[in-house]
Amino acid sequence: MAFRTKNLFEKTTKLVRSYSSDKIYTHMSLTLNEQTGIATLELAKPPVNSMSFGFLSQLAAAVQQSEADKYKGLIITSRSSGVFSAGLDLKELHHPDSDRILNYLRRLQDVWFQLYDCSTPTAAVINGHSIAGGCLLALSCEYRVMVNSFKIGMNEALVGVPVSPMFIACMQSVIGQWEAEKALLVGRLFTSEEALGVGLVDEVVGGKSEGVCKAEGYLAGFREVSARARGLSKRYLRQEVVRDLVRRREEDVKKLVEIISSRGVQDSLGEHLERMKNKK
Ligand SMILES: CCCCCCCC/C=C\CC(=O)SCCNC(=O)CCNC(=O)[C@H](O)C(C)(C)COP(=O)(O)OP(=O)(O)OC[C@H]1O[C@@H](n2cnc3c(N)ncnc32)[C@H](O)[C@@H]1OP(=O)(O)O
Repeated sequence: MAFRTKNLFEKTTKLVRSYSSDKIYTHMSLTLNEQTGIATLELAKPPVNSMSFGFLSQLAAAVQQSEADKYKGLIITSRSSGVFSAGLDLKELHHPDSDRILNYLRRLQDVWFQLYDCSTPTAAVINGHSIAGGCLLALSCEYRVMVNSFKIGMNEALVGVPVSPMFIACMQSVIGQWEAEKALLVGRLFTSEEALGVGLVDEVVGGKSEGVCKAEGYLAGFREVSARARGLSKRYLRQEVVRDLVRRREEDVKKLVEIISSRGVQDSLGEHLERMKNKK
């Protein structure tokens, strides 16, 4: 089989240019299988694929590339065997500079809109823990295959930060209002098997390669379908969620900056970081 690894920033697009101050394509790789037209985006920011400013920029570029180059599908997975993504980089949220946090959250919104609203068929192979922002990333894809014995969910309640509307909308759209409410209000992390039970993931498998095969199977299901019709249908299906969040995006960001910067949330974040340091 012919594989080609793409330099994510081979093609400098407007969006990439506007994000270009970061050293990009160091945190992930995008590999196109030229036979199938399906690309694999492998997250590779050790140790836990935390979503720093630079990480989000690269993610944006990769999604944009998959759209521009009309890939037949995009699989998102992790190079780490234990962590898909630990979510937002807690260091970006703790004692933030006011301009940086504003821009960081805007960038997160941009990436999410791009991925959630992209016409490219998407699937996540969750081959490790997938926490908060990591869960959002997986939920923004169309199909989720999870390797057994890991945890997935949004633990904001345990970290001491509110779950943002974008995260809520995504969780609700996949598992429904009641299951989302039960999970989000306590920051529940589901095992792979529990996640399958509530529909948070579509399949549970024994390992990454099996997961990739399942994801390819899902994406291959669109071979006979008009890409244009499929892309438009996806957009229509998702437009209500997108419209609402686009309408309120600036209001949400400003409110979240205010909340994140508050003394109480900063104290909770500090304690959470301390707990992680002390667990060793
Ligand atoms: C308007 C738009 C929306 C705005 C939303 C705003 C509000 C957002 C709020 C929340 C969203 C988030 O995503 S917050 C992040 C929540 N994530 C977590 O709490 C995960 C914490 N991490 C873990 O539970 C574990 O690390 C793990 C299960 C993912 C992996 O465990 P493992 O044992 O393999 O690894 P370690 O715990 O030893 O960690 C290794 C190393 O990584 C550091 N680390 C872990 N997670 C993060 C993180 N999210 N950000 C930064 N750094 C992280 C950890 O401290 C260790 O560092 P050291 O080796 O230096 O000790």
